[in-house]
Amino acid sequence: METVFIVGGAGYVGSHCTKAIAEAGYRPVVVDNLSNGHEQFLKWGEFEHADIRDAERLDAVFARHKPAAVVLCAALIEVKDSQVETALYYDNNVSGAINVIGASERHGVRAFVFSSTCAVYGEPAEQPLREHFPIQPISPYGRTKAMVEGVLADMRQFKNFPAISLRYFNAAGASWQDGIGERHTPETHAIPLAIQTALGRREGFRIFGTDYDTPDGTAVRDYIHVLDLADAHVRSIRHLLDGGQSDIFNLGTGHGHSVKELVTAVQDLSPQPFIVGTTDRRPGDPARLVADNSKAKDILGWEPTCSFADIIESAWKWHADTEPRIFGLDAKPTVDASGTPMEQEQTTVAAQ
Ligand SMILES: NC(=O)c1ccc[n+]([C@@H]2O[C@H](COP(=O)([O-])OP(=O)(O)OC[C@H]3O[C@@H](n4cnc5c(N)ncnc54)[C@H](O)[C@@H]3O)[C@@H](O)[C@H]2O)c1
Ligand SMILES: O=c1ccn([C@@H]2O[C@H](COP(=O)(O)OP(=O)(O)O[C@H]3O[C@H](CO)[C@@H](O)[C@H](O)[C@H]3O)[C@@H](O)[C@H]2O)c(=O)[nH]1
Repeated sequence: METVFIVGGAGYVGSHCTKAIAEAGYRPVVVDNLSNGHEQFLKWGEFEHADIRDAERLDAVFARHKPAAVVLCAALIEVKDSQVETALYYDNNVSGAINVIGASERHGVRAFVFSSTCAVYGEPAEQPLREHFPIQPISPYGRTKAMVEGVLADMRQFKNFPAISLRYFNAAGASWQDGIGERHTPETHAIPLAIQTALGRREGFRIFGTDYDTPDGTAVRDYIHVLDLADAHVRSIRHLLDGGQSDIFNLGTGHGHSVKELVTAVQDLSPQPFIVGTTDRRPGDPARLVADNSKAKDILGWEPTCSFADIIESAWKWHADTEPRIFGLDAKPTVDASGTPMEQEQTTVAAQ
C-alpha cells in the first residue's frame, strides 16, 4: 500500500482529502503543526506533528514513511491577515512549501499535489477563468500561492519533478456524517458566517457590497463542494503515479452564485429569519470569479457532483449538529467577522 502525506491534513480541506485518499486505498499520513488544524479531524491514518518550516524535522518524517505522494494543503489562508502579517505569510506559505518540495524531491516522491487558489488571477478581465490567463494576485496571500506555483513550474521544467497545482475556487460544504467540516478561527467565509447567524451564534450577517456589476449587485463566486475537491486530489495523485504529466487545473463548478443567493439558500433552511445587513465592498473582492473547469474534466476525468443546494445543506448540518457535538460550542452571538460589535452596525432584516 503506497503512503500519501497530507500536509495540513488536520485542516478543513486536508481532512476531507485524507478521508478520500484512505478510501482510495492509499495509506494516509497527516503532517500538521495544528496551528489551525483540529485533533478531532485526525481520523484516518497516522499523524506526524511537524511544522513545515522545520526542514530537519520534515526530513526525518519523510525518511520514516517514504511517501509515494504528497498533498500540500498547509498554509495560512486569510487575505486580510496576509496584509498585516506579511512576512509570516511568506515564511509559512513560501519557505515552508519550499521545504516540503525539497524533501519530496530528495526522498523520491512521485506525485506532488499543491493547494493553490483562484486568488492567483487577481481581478481578471475575462470570465470564466482559464488556466492560461494572466497570474496577477492582488494580496500577499494570493502572491504566496503564485510564487509556489512558480517554484513548481521550474521544478517540473528543470528537474522533471511531478507536480500538479490545483486552483480551488471557493471551497465549501462538509462531510458532516464523518465529523469533518469547515472550522476556521477567525471565520471569514460567507457560508459559515451566514449559517452561524441563522443558528443564533452571531448577531447578523453583512453583505459586502451591493453595487457590483452583477445581476443582483452582489459578488458572484464559484462554490465547490469540499468532497469534489478531495476527489480531484485522488485523481491528481493517480494521474502522476501512472506517469501522467505535471499540470495546473481550475477546480470549480463553472457556475456562479451571488451573496444574495447564498443568503436566500441559508434562509430557506433556517427555522427563523435572521438579520442581514449591507455594508461597503470588502477591499480586494472582485465582482465575479467563476471557473472554466474543462481542463480538469478532460485530463483528470473529474466532474463536480454536488450542487449549490448540496453545499449549503451539508454545511448547515455540519454547523447545526456535528460541529457543536464535537467542539461543544455555546451559542453566543458576539462579534462579526471583522471583529466589530454588531450593535454598531446598520442592519436590516433579511433581503429576499
Ligand atoms: N478554504 C478555501 O476556500 C480555499 C480556497 C482556495 C485555496 N485554499 C487553500 O487550501 C489549503 C487548505 O485550506 P483550509 O481552508 O483547509 O485551511 P485550514 O486552515 O483549515 O487548514 C490548513 C492546515 O495547515 C496547517 N498548517 C498551517 N501552517 C502550517 C505549518 N507551518 N506547518 C504545518 N502545518 C501547517 C494548519 O494547522 C491547518 O491544519 C490552503 O493552502 C489554502 O490556501 C483554500
Ligand atoms: O461576511 C461576509 C463574508 C463574505 N462576503 C462575500 O462573500 C463572497 C465570498 O467570500 P468568502 O467566503 O470570504 O470567500 P472569498 O473571499 O471569495 O475567498 C475564499 O476563496 C478564495 C478563492 O476564491 C480563497 O483563495 C480564499 O482563501 C478563500 O478565503 C465574497 O464576495 C465576499 O465579499 C460577504 O458578503 N459577507
